[in-house]
Amino acid sequence: MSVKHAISRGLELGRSVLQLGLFKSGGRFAAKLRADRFRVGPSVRTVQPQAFLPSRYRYYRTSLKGLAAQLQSAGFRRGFTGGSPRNRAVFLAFGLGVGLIEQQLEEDRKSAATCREIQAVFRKKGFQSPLKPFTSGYKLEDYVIGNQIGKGSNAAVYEAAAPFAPPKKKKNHDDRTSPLVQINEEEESQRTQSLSCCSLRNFPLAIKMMWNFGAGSSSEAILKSMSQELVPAGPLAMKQEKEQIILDGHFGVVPKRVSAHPNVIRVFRAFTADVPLLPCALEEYPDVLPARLNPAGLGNNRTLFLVMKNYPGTLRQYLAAYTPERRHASLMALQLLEGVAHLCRQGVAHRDLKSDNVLLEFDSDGVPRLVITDFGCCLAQRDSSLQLPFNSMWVSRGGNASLMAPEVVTAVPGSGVFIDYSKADAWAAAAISYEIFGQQNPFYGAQGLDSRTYREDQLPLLPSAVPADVQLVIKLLLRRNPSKRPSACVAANMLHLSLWGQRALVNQDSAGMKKLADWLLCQSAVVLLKGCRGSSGNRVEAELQRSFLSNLDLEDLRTAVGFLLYGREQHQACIMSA
Ligand SMILES: Nc1ncnc2c1ncn2[C@@H]1O[C@H](COP(=O)(O)OP(=O)(O)OP(=O)(O)O)[C@@H](O)[C@H]1O
Repeated sequence: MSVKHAISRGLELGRSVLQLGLFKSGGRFAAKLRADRFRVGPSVRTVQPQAFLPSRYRYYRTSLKGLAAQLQSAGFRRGFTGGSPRNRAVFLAFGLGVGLIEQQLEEDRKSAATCREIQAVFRKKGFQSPLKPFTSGYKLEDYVIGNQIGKGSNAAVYEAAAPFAPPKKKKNHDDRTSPLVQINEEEESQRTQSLSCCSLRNFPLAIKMMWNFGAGSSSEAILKSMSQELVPAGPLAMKQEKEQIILDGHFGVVPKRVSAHPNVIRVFRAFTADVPLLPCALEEYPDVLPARLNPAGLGNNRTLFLVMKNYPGTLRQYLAAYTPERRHASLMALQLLEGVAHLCRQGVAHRDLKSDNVLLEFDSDGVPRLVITDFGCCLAQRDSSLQLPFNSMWVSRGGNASLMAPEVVTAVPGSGVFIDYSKADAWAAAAISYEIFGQQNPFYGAQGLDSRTYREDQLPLLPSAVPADVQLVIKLLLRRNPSKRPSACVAANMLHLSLWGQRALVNQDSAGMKKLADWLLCQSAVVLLKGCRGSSGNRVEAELQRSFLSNLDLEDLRTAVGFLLYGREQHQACIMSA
């Protein structure tokens, strides 16, 4: 063996210490990592395996360092006490290999620090409410209520206005340019057109009036039985006294609240009041009215009202009339995932995602902004756990059965059984993404797949015009086994990288982490600069980028890179073999 060869073998040996730690010393983890996360053997090598080491397995890396040090000193002792020149070269190179590990660890530390700094900058900026902050509005009489704008199985929603809550000027000119409004306008007369535009301008708020059958008429009982609706409520949504009752724990189960996010509805006010006779009530929902308003009605006298921003329509209504262009569709799928990831981070599972429960408006560039709404079926446990004890068939699994992830719909109640919701909403978001890309939802209709029994190879192919990375994300999210499915956060990171970070993905080699960190810094600078110019603050793309940067997680990002590179390798392999 030549000295040159010996050196390269030594370096190889050094690197394998790292791999040894990952795939051998890591034991169960190594197998799990390969089987669960990537289900790849050889390709892991080419996509920098150390890049996917989750923090809880840092232990292995630490012990690996110790192991490397021991080997190194033993090697050098032997190497310098009488070994042949060839052996000395091997050990010298081995030392260099171990040096590489050190270097990589150092790079990791630097990248993690970069992520933390970026996160801190963007977290400070926070998310701005679309309306001017207002201080009143805790009574129904504070609002002027207009026409009904929607109805579900639990509530009716009305447009509303309040003198104290005008929409923010300038920034909120989205409604004027709304294609959705334009669609309606085409169908209606010129007169209705202007009314439709005026409606959103004159009624910037929406009031959801819950239907109250069994909750009784005391405020406490109502708030208790409808507590999930309060999960997206802001900190000032309820009067201080009511808030206090909730905090004091009089309710038994206190719902948690999610912080504001551009892709999650914000409830500005929540209060109880006597049920009024609103437009269309007697025609549309006579049975749920109290006897005071309809002698045959079965509803209670009082109920819960939720005040939100009035959106021009739902995702379902929009998709019924439009097929969004490719980039917009990718941005829409990403927003759904961002919203779901935000909920997961806060320990909330929506459990009723469907296109009717996603509201839609447009930014000043005409890009659809999606907002997840209707938290009536959500899981929001006080300890933020997404594991629900499933000890009886009376425990609710959630809403819409067609879009229940396999692990939820197939769960069998029993003692010690838990349903894990941590990836269930991401699964539903992937199914809805088919609709966003102009396809039939594969789990709807008489011919549709059943989430209890489908096989992954039965999932319909998306049109070839859909970007390959997006197809990959949807395919991975619809894996039956949740441990083989990326989280919403990882999936969102994949789309972020695909949309804005191609540069960081090219030639991922030993400098991959540095490349990623450099890209993050550039991206932060661009977003900050755009923000300074003031024009892009309320644009969907800017919101998405800020959201990504303010929630940076190195491990999630690395996993996202791994999935993308793996997907590309597979794609390449398919093309070659075809
Ligand atoms: N903030 C809003 N702005 C505009 N329209 C809204 C808003 N909130 C709800 N809507 C409309 O009202 C409909 C019913 O609202 P929502 O889904 O919250 O009611 P629900 O009775 O809880 O529904 P479900 O039957 O899914 O339980 C929505 O599908 C939508 O059309």
